Amino acid sequence: MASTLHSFASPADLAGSLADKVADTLSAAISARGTASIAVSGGSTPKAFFQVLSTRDIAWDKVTITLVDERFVPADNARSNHMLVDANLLQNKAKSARFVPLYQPAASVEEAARLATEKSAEIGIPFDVVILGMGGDGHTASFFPGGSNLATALDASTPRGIITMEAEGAGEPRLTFTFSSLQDAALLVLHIEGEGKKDVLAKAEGSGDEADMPIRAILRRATSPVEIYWAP
Ligand SMILES: O=C1O[C@H](COP(=O)(O)O)[C@@H](O)[C@H](O)[C@H]1O
Repeated sequence: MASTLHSFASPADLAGSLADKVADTLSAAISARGTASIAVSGGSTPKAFFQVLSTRDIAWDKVTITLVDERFVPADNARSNHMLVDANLLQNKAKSARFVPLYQPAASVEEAARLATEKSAEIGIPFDVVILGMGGDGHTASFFPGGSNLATALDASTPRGIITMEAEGAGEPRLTFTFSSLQDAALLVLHIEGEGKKDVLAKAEGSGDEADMPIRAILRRATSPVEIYWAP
């Protein structure tokens, strides 16, 4: 499916425009079905966007927010994506949204993935909005190059849900939604910032194996168009 690049003069401009687009999409879903869903990424990039989105006028009590991926650490760990969302998105008007975490206090990451899959199955499918990020190594969600479950995660026939991922560049074991869960969102966004990430994107758009740069799976095989939001 095609992708479209939306370039902005600054991260602040990007945050405002992306927040408007997401707010419109969630509000349209609420008008049509009564509820809406959004899966967001962690990392350093989405903080400003989360802060702006949290101020938008949406019927937040009808919105379910979840994460595209998470570290196998509890919410009080500063490295958790949950903490980032708590501090920046589940604030202001968005305080009344429902949050479905991926981390579960289980004895193993595999058991946590099973429990998270069970809990996230209550969220309607497909997601109304998915916001992906991208690492300098071409990973997105927790689809890491060399990841222990990468082939399964990227296989379009792997059922929707959450699986585990371990990889050298990943730090803690990870929990991640599968490719099949993310690729058909009504609004599928890749949010990246900086010249370095633009270069990584250009490389990913070239030829080469998906396993080397897993973002390629999204760019090449997502059934929804990919809206790329970039600022320097
Ligand atoms: O590990 C992760 O990194 C990516 C990219 O993060 P960034 O700091 O380069 O913005 C992120 O999309 C993913 O959700 C996160 O778990």
